[in-house]
Amino acid sequence: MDLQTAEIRVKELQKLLNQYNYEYHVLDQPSVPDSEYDTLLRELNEMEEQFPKLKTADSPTQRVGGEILEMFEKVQHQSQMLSLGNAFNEQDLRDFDRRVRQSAGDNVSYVCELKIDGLAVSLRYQDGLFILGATRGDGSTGENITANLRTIRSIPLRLNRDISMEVRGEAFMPKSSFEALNKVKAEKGEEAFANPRNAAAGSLRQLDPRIAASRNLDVFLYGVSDTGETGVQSHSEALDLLDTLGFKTNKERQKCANIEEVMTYIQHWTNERPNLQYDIDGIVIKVDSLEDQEQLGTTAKSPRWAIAYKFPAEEVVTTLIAIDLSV
Ligand SMILES: NC(=O)c1cc2c(=O)c3cc(F)ccc3oc2nc1N
Repeated sequence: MDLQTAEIRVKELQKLLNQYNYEYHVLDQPSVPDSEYDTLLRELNEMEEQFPKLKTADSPTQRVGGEILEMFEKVQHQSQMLSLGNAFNEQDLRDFDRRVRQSAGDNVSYVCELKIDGLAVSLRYQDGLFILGATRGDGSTGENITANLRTIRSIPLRLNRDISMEVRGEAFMPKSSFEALNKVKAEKGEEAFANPRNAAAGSLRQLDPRIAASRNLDVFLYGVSDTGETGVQSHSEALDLLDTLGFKTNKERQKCANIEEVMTYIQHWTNERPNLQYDIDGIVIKVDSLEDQEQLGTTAKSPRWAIAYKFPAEEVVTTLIAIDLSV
């Protein structure tokens, strides 16, 4: 086969496989069986080996890098990755709502999101290509974990538009992957991870991307750090934009016209929490209008336009058994 014919077939395979990957990992609606995906991936691998110049950074064969890093480089965030202030009860939420309405007026509306219990990450795209992934770190400086984030199948290596932007989200380990991983660790006599959040953090901190690739991590994107050139006016529009660009966002989000609807949403998900495929440690409430967000601004470490309602810590019942050793 000559280079030109190969180039056409390779581009067709890359397009197909990226589409199938999107359907499976982002939409959770695969249109072909795994066997078809694997056959096409094998064909693409063989062709890229035969014609190395056709192997591009966004090829589905390039998700798991080969070399083991010495350490993680530091990354300066273009804009601060702030942390959320916490609310622990209804009064805290009503205080938040009052402060917001004092500044943004009474017709402010909110977006509620599940608070995924994982690791905050920032993804930078240049002309549609995923070029840099980083942890939050201290908010200004994070760690470059691009190689590990590339292994997460729901993170697009190339967007369906050549847009340059930075998006924020939460990398996490689904409960099923966590249980499977701890089972393997127990069989190997290794110490188990305490919870999926620690397991996700531990996996993303591996210097060998092949280990991260084996951990079945996932991600939900929840923000665009610079909506400037996108023209969106609200947080909910920003999330819809993320959907259209091929990102995975959490579909349980809901617009709430007032704090009463926020309370109803919180009650619903407090009950539904055990049925989720992933851990959540609360609910995030955000002012929807970006103009109102701008007006409310931020403190040195947290936005004034968002708050995290934290679920009460699950009381762990430990029954102490007294064993009478004197007998
Ligand atoms: N864990 C989460 O599911 C989650 C976390 C954050 C943040 O940490 C966060 C931090 C900010 F400074 C601003 C907005 C945010 O929105 C967020 N939204 C979410 N859904």
